[in-house]
Amino acid sequence: MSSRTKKDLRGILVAVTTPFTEDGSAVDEAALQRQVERLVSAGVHGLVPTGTTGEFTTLSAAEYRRVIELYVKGADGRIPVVAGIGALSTQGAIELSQHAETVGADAVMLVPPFYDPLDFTTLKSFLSAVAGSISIPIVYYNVPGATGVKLGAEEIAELGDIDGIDYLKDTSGDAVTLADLLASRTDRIKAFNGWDTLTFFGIASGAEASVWGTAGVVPELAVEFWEALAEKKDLDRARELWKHLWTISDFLESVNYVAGIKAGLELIGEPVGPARLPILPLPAEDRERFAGILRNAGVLPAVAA
Ligand SMILES: N[C@@H](CC=O)C(=O)O
Repeated sequence: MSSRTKKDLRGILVAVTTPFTEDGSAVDEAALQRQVERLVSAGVHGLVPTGTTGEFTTLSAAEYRRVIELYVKGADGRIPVVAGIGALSTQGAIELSQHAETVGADAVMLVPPFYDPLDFTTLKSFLSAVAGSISIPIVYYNVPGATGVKLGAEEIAELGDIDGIDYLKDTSGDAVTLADLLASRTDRIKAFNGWDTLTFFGIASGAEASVWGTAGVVPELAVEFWEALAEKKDLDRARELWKHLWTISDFLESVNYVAGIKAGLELIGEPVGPARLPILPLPAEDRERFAGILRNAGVLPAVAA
């Protein structure tokens, strides 16, 4: 692996939302800027806009570019920004990636075209074409549930042999593949965890980072957890924090993820508007359950008896 990385991609990389106005018709730029400041102040190590959590599939072409631009401008070099890139064609992915590089993104997180699942040869050709069109590093976004592209550890390592494919974000939910990569193939590709409930496992196994939507709701908890587990090697503290982070992550994986994250931000007083259709708002009973979980974690004040 020859690395293009100039800025360290390590730690808690928050998969951030795209804030929308109340009726969902436009990007709420002021709310977006507030999110950036809140997350930077909480000490997170990077931002990943326009991924799954960022609802990239619902953005118009102009909004897509604008959201990346706003996150890069907002972060203002304080922490790296990894732009999520997803398109149905190679040319579409190239144009978005080139734009992300031009506006100053530090890397792109690239999902393969997801309507017609690519075979391995086609996938490599797609990745080589995008990687050849930019000079910033690429995080390969492995999300077989969405793309139909299911890869083993050796195939993922082979992607790392393509110039520019420096990282993997693993959202397969397959702990064995992630463990195999982290144990024996990090010389070919660096792996990030991207499946919320596997975050403890991923970081303890040596993942360089966690691309984590949950961390956008509870950034202080997530950063302290990273410090305890990855830096101070304080297993007791990491386990204490994980009990809460697990419960929150498990809840979010059990409902519509984006609706859950947006409801959580509203509950803590940091609203970013609704998710766009077809995603529906979180049902009232789930919202209540989430409020209880956040109270238990000390993120929301306890209800007076
Ligand atoms: N896969 C998600 C993050 C998971 O927590 C994303 O890309 O938004």
